[in-house]
Amino acid sequence: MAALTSSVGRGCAFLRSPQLLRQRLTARLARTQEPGEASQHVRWLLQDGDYGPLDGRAARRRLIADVARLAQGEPLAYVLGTQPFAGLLLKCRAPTLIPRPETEEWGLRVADLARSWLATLPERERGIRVLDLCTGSGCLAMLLAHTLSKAPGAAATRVVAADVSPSALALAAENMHTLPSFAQPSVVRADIFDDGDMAGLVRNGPFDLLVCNPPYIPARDHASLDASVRLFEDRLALIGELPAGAGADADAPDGLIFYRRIAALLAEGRLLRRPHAPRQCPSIVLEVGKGQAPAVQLLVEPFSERVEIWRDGFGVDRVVASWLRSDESGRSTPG
Ligand SMILES: C[S@@+](CC[C@H](N)C(=O)[O-])C[C@H]1O[C@@H](n2cnc3c(N)ncnc32)[C@H](O)[C@@H]1O
Repeated sequence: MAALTSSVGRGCAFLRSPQLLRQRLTARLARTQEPGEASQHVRWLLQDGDYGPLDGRAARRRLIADVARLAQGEPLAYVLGTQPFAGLLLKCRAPTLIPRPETEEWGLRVADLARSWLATLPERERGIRVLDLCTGSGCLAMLLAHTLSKAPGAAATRVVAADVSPSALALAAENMHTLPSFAQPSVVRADIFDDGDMAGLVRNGPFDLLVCNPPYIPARDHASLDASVRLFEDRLALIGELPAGAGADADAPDGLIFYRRIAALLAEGRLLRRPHAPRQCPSIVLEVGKGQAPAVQLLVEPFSERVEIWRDGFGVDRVVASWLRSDESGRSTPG
């Protein structure tokens, strides 16, 4: 960093030549990144970074400091403070999880299915209740709220975004404010493992659609994650096991504890409204880690009319989608 500051700061040549500045920054970054990645990162910084004209010392200093952060492995989204997601520009801040393209892919699919489903409902049933559990930045809740705000029944549709992490909740609330007020999801603190919190979520009635991208990485795999993930993103957002000493998971360190909890909540039957007619949109959409889909499918199957596994763009089984069993009693008892 010191060498870069002095060489970039030194010369008026850099002020006169953005091309030279770009070359020097790219060369600096290429000491820790592949050359192609370094040049792409510098291009994105210059394109999306909020530096203003680079002929001022302050702007250059900030740009150089940002390149140094990237050189230390910090993800671009944290350095820029934003991440595009399904046409929205989300604020991003460490340690809240950066929304991933895989999540964006299935989020768009669900939003589309939900919108088409709403259009088929009789007018009086069009408002639906959507829950995004483990919302993080609020990306999925925002995508659904934004899409459904243009669908039939928008005025009566409610989206709730829940998380336990104070930093995630603060970021999600900031993100929600970028939507028009009528489309803003409510952001609620809820620990999925706390019965009282979960009862609070359904105080206004059960939900019609649950989306959830829970932490699902087994604790033993944390050490082998990419450094940019391991060092900057919240462990609480990644590891699908309770902390050591919290008991429960010692004999099943497979990263599936959130799915087991969701299955237990389904068994209680208060979280989701059972459909009384076939619908195109699933009731439950869960992102899963590599190799976890069959186990998660088994967990939701007892409550489901139908379960589908969706692949992501890399060909990995990424989502378990369940169409809840309809039930005259309205409770989600296993079939
Ligand atoms: C994998 S991140 C998903 C974030 C976001 N939905 C996304 O797709 O980018 C998981 C989220 O679960 C939250 N979380 C962890 N433990 C939780 C708990 N016990 N109850 C509720 N949320 C929890 C974390 O704070 C984190 O924001």
